[in-house]
Amino acid sequence: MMMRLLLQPISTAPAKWFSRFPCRQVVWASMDKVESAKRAAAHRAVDEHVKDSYKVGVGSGSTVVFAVERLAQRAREEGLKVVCVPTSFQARQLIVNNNLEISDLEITPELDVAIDGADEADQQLTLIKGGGGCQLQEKIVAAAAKTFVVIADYRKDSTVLGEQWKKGIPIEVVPMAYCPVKLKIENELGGQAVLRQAKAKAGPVVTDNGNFILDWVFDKIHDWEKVNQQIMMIPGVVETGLFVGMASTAYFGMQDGSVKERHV
Ligand SMILES: O=C[C@H](O)[C@H](O)[C@H](O)COP(=O)(O)O
Repeated sequence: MMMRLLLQPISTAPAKWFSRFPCRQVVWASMDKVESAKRAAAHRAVDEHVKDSYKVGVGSGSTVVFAVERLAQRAREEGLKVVCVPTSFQARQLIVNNNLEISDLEITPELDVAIDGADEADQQLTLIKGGGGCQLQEKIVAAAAKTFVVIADYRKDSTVLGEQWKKGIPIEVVPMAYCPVKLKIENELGGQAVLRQAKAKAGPVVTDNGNFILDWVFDKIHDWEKVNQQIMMIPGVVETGLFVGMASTAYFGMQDGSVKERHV
């Protein structure tokens, strides 16, 4: 009964039940706003950046779900034909389940556009990505695209990195190297690099590529391009979730239903 009530949209859930739990009502309404913001940003990005016959890199995460939804809608309604290259197992499933044409970088090494979410974006569109552990393939796919477009809700829009996103910068590492990499990062750059633990499995998160993730919680603002290069030089580091100078446009879905654009 409780589960059924939680799954009902606010408009159809019995008002009597919600009035007994007023804070639940507030949480529900703000979750609804976030989801609408994600959808608005994703739909706008697809409408403005995807044309017929385009080769599209499909990012990962919860916002990208709405981008694929819009691609599928346009395929049904206008006969839009696109070839999609996924950035994760999740993205692959989204593409397949929405009956879109799937490819990979061996067959389709050059993409017209890549559309992806972000955990945080600053004013220069330097990004933190990898909250869902997909940063490696996401960066490869974004680098193969002529244009890299970010879609996010208002919570991801920051002046400087770390303002909103407190979970640190994901760093994908070869499992046997995670201890020396952790020590090097903490000694050279400060902060704390924490091995990401799985939620429904004992032990660490294992990425789609069989690696571990260190979440580096930094303690000051850095020159991100320099820091990214420095971390990439540590043996055992496969990739970071710092995307510097890659995105040219971002769409942020706002609380009032509008979409804010940023171009660099
Ligand atoms: O690893 C995950 C990706 O980098 C996501 O694009 C990022 O975490 C944003 O995800 P979401 O759209 O769920 O906020």
